[in-house]
Amino acid sequence: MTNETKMNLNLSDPDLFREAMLIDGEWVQADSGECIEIRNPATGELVGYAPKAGQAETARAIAAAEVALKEWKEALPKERSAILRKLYDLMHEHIDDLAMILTAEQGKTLAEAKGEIIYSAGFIEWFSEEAKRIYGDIIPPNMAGRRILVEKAPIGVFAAITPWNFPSAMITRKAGPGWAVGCTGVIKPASQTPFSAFALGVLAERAGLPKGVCNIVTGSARHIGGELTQNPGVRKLSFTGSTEIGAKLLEQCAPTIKKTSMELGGNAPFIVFDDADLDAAVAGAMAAKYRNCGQACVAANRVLVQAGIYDEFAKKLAEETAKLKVGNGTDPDVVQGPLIDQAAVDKVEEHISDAVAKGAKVAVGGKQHALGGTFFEPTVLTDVPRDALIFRDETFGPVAPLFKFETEEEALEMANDTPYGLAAYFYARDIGRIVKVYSGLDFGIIGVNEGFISSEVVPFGGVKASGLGREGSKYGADDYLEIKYIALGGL
Ligand SMILES: NC(=O)C1=CN([C@@H]2O[C@H](COP(=O)(O)OP(=O)(O)OC[C@H]3O[C@@H](n4cnc5c(N)ncnc54)[C@H](OP(=O)(O)O)[C@@H]3O)[C@@H](O)[C@H]2O)C=CC1
Ligand SMILES: O=C(O)CCCC(=O)O
Repeated sequence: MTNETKMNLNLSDPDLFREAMLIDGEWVQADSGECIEIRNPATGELVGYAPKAGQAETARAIAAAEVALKEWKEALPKERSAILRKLYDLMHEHIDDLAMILTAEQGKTLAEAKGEIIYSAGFIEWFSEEAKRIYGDIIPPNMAGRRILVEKAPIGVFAAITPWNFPSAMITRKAGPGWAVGCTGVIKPASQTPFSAFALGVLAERAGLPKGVCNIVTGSARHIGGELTQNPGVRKLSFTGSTEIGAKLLEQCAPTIKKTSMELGGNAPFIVFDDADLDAAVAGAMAAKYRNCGQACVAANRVLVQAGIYDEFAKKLAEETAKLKVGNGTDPDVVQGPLIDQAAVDKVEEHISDAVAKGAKVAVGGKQHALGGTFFEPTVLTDVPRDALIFRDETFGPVAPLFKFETEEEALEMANDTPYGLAAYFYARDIGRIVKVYSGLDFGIIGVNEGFISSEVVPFGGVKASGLGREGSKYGADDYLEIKYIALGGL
């Protein structure tokens, strides 16, 4: 820690801003006293410090969750439901402060940050309602004098490892169903965005979540992740982040046979057919590409456009992209904040220079923004060849690369030519084409004439290298439940 002045967040409720971990109902520092420094990606200002914890603190958090589990899983569903509903209400009551904390640590605009808090609270509300509807089954018996019952029981302690791009919603999408069905958990937010997690912890306490139900640890990802994956007390791991780390965590979970949910990388195609409503397609592409500056696993990564409308679509998309105002997310006119860090800028630059070296043209943008730092010009590339790196790799930045295709078959072949399978989008009007294309797309989420597909009511998740399991919706609780079958004999 230094004497540097921290940025003034001007919170109405300054108590929401904590620089401590929540373990067993206590707000604590790392055993070593060490901290991680968190800076505002827009200004470089110091936002604050998060404890740099490791294995020992994580083991204590897991132990606390195991103790709390005994009572929490026995609480009446409607009691758990009421607490979660209270948390939802508190999130809305404090939306301005929560959004300010989120923007300060992550960079997205305040409008997007508020949108994320609404989205995030939505998971809490949704699962507060689901809590009361975790039904079992009665199966007609296969023998005389027997009844067969099926109950759904909470799996136990869950671990949630979450990324920096949606610092609030990725936590509630995991903890919401976990808490609702009677599990307790340990949350490890990304090191770049711990304060949204801590603020949620404050509100969870105020809502009445008993101590040990919500534990939050920050610090060394390797040591915390090591303990969360090898400790037999953790029965489920839910992770959102890169495919590389997801694969590593799966491997680490194998010896203790944990149930896992993995929400990993994407390489979303956004296909525009020649019968599409062009203006709607452009609006959809803007939403699917530039939300959170393209830093989303469902962001359109490859824009595939049919030859007959290619030039017109490219012109319109470039015109709309040129209008996007870049700057500090606290400025109400700004619609694109900074990228999260220099590594993100380097990756975007690498993708652009590789495509240009292979023959692509820059229609708009293409370089770091004059504001400096990690601000980047929203970019449209045309005539991108298929051997460009950007066709294979998730850019996670504000670059829309346009590829040309001739036929439906070619579009489907190009779209599916990726190890990933999270989200895909397409615009068309012919109903036969629509059914054929959504049936042929090998992805978990498909937006048809829609560029925005996220919500608490839908099953979010991917296939292939994009992961395992679904989050949100009525399916989102399944991964936190075990099925227990009871053969009731001798009747
Ligand atoms: N599917 C998605 O939504 C996301 C995809 N990505 C993709 O991944 C790329 C890299 O982003 P990055 O932030 O580095 O993503 P990571 O996968 O590295 O990080 C996501 C989370 O995993 C944690 N983590 C990292 N290493 C380990 C480990 N060995 N054991 C346990 N936990 C670990 C991180 O902690 P810590 O922050 O402390 O390192 C963070 O909480 C992006 O450019 C993007 O392509 C990134 C974020 C989200
Ligand atoms: O990037 C992610 O992993 C989360 C996507 C946010 C969403 O749309 O739910």
